Amino acid sequence: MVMGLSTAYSPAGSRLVAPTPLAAGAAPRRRRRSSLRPLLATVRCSVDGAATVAAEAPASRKDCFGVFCTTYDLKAEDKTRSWKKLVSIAVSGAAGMISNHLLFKLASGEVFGQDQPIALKLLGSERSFQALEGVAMELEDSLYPLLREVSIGIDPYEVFEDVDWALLIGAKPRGPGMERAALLDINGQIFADQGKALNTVASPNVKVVVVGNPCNTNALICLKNAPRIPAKNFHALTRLDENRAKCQLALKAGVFYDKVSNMTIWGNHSTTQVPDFLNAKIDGRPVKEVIKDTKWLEEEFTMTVQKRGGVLIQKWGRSSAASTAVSIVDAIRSLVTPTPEGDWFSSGVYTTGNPYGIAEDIVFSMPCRSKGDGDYELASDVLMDDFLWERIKKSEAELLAEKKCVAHLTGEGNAFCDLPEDTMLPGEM
Ligand SMILES: NC(=O)C1=CN([C@@H]2O[C@H](COP(=O)(O)OP(=O)(O)OC[C@H]3O[C@@H](n4cnc5c(N)ncnc54)[C@H](OP(=O)(O)O)[C@@H]3O)[C@@H](O)[C@H]2O)C=CC1
Ligand SMILES: O=C([O-])CC(=O)C(=O)O
Repeated sequence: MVMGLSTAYSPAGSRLVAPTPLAAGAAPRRRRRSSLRPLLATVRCSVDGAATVAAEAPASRKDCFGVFCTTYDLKAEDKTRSWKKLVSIAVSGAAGMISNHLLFKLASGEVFGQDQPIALKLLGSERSFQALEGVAMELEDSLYPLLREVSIGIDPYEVFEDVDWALLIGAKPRGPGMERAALLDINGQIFADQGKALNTVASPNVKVVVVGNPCNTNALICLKNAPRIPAKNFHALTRLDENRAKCQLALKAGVFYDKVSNMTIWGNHSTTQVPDFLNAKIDGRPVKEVIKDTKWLEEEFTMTVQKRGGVLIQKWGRSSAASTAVSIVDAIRSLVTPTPEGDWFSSGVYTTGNPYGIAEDIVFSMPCRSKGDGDYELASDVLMDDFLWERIKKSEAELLAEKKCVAHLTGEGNAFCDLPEDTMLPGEM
């Protein structure tokens, strides 16, 4: 019997890898891509494993790339296996540097688990389309057993269809002499459009991680343009900042960094961000008990974390890509696995209803805990002192000013852009 399956195909030996079965006789998922790569061929394997290649009408299956267009029969033993439902992940800026690390981590199973098949839907632009094909070819050649579908496209309304996760990485980098207000406007437009597309075609409970800078305000724009999706589902990536802070504390205390817990980054992913050494712990003890040098904590530690991205750019000549990809993995894993007892993680999330007194209706990094179901709650057992609160207010003021700059993109009237000072992304100092 031949069943329609979406799967990876390895011609050598006709390896049949963990297919995602369609119910017998069921029609394949709706496919109506026009800007996606045309179908190359369909490969069908019979029960005894002999492959036959048959040309298939391109109109019927366009949203797949190369080998990911193959169709399989089940081997007898696979018929009795049950596989988790496919998780569909859209990645924008998929031909960029961060994605070049991230996509292979997603495909390897290290993010969603070794028993979780995934589909990758890569969003690029006309400018990056060829590079996107190159990325998809490398994914083909990697023979990842859990990677069942890969598609590429330039229209977010097509690429985001039915996705469970949207990792929004693509954004214009701030060029020399460009005002932050201009960057907010150009990138804000991208995230307004992508928010509308998610609102229209994504899974209603899609989780959205905004990485493209300025990520907090981009996330706010995105969620405002996607009223069908719970605002709680939108995250701005501040996990890289958390990881950087943990590394600095471990270094100073002379411990391995897995000993550092409860590390919060408060606020904006910018140089006003607040790495919180009041609540962080080393080996279960308050940081201030272990590192008694308060001046170092208030000055050097704080500044090192705030400006780490910029120092790295000076060394590398480009911004953090591998460590950002790692932090995206950490951020997703923190939502799909239960938070260790007593610990928490940082994410830039929607402030409305927050218990700390931070202004409502912005996206602000705060301490979160998850049961592993993709959702999170804000931690309530946090300490606050004047030093911490004063700095939180500064980052809050920056985000409120950024919000005014993008009012035309959030449906809140005319934009009025008067940033208190021309604050920097971590990579810009
Ligand atoms: N939150 C965080 O912790 C971090 C965030 N970042 C941010 O992540 C984003 C991506 O970084 P990275 O992958 O290194 O960057 P790259 O320059 O390698 O890739 C960025 C991608 O953005 C897309 N893009 C969208 N619009 C434009 C535009 N108008 N002009 C140029 N490119 C555009 C391009 O893809 P295409 O043509 O396909 O659209 C490009 O491939 C940046 O905004 C960066 O500042 C970086 C590090 C940490
Ligand atoms: O400014 C950038 O693109 C880099 C950045 O966000 C960081 O390193 O944290």
